[in-house]
Amino acid sequence: MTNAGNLLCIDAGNTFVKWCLHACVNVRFEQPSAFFSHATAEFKPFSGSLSALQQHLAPGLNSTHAVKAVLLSNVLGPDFEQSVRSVCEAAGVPLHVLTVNRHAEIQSAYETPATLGKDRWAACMALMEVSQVKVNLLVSFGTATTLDVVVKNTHWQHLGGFIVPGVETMLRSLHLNTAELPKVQLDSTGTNSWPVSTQQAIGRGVGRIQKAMVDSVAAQLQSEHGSPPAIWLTGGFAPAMQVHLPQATLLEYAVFKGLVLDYRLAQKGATA
Ligand SMILES: Nc1ncnc2c1ncn2[C@@H]1O[C@H](COP(=O)(O)OP(=O)(O)O)[C@@H](O)[C@H]1O
Ligand SMILES: CC(C)(COP(=O)(O)O)[C@@H](O)C(=O)NCCC(=O)O
Repeated sequence: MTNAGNLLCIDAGNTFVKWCLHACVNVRFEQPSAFFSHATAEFKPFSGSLSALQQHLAPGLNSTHAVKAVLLSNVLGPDFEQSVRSVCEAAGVPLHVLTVNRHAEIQSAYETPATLGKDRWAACMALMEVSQVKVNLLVSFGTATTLDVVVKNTHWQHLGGFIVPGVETMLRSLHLNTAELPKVQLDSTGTNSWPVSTQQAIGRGVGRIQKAMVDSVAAQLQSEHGSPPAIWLTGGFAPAMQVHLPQATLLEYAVFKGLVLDYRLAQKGATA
């Protein structure tokens, strides 16, 4: 089996479908060699997403990019996965779908592992590759904000995690469910002064509640383990939220990193 060729990695999230090329199959993912993003709304309804995928994705699968495999993290359901599969079949490129608990190196305690969000799992795998510490809190600021606890004992374990409304979801919900509240942007100034306008009240309030959730889980981990966890941030709002969480580290492209690691481990297992 040749190792030449690109991996086309897809992170299908609820607000954006992101994809990129990773040039070296046997090398860990650092930065994408090409990155694309389209609003998820463009692919709706997912049962009819084939033509949109053909339009946006199929050009990346043409022979000039020498794509060896397509790697998929999908939280948009089976119809979307089926459309991706059809595009791959038409291009003659194998599809590798992320599977939770595929590798002994990291296992999730989720009662039904298949129901854990694939993007959450991919990010946990990415964390396993970079973290040097035992207790980790991985926060993804996407459409939802997810907070996952990942610890290292004899092997890596995902102990579980929380799902709460994401930054934009909170901001939009306040606007849509009230008569007079405007649609506001997240306030990323990190100021401690009291909000004295509606814009400030919402923009700072949402940042503060998101930070409070992270602080609350981190405090529980500190009391259980005796030292603070390493906090890792990913997702579209991670750079903006880092202002509120200066002790945290950005884990960029976490889903892509996890996808490539999952694929590499699967290939290693297949050839062992
Ligand atoms: N550069 C950015 N700065 C601030 N917010 C961003 C940025 N990029 C994306 N976002 C916001 O992050 C959210 C999408 O993040 P993403 O992780 O792609 O979510 P999902 O995986 O749920 O589609 C959107 O609400 C978007 O407005
Ligand atoms: C929690 C999520 C909606 C987050 O998705 P995102 O905000 O990244 O689009 C997604 O990971 C998901 O659909 N999870 C399945 C349920 C679970 O993880 O338990």
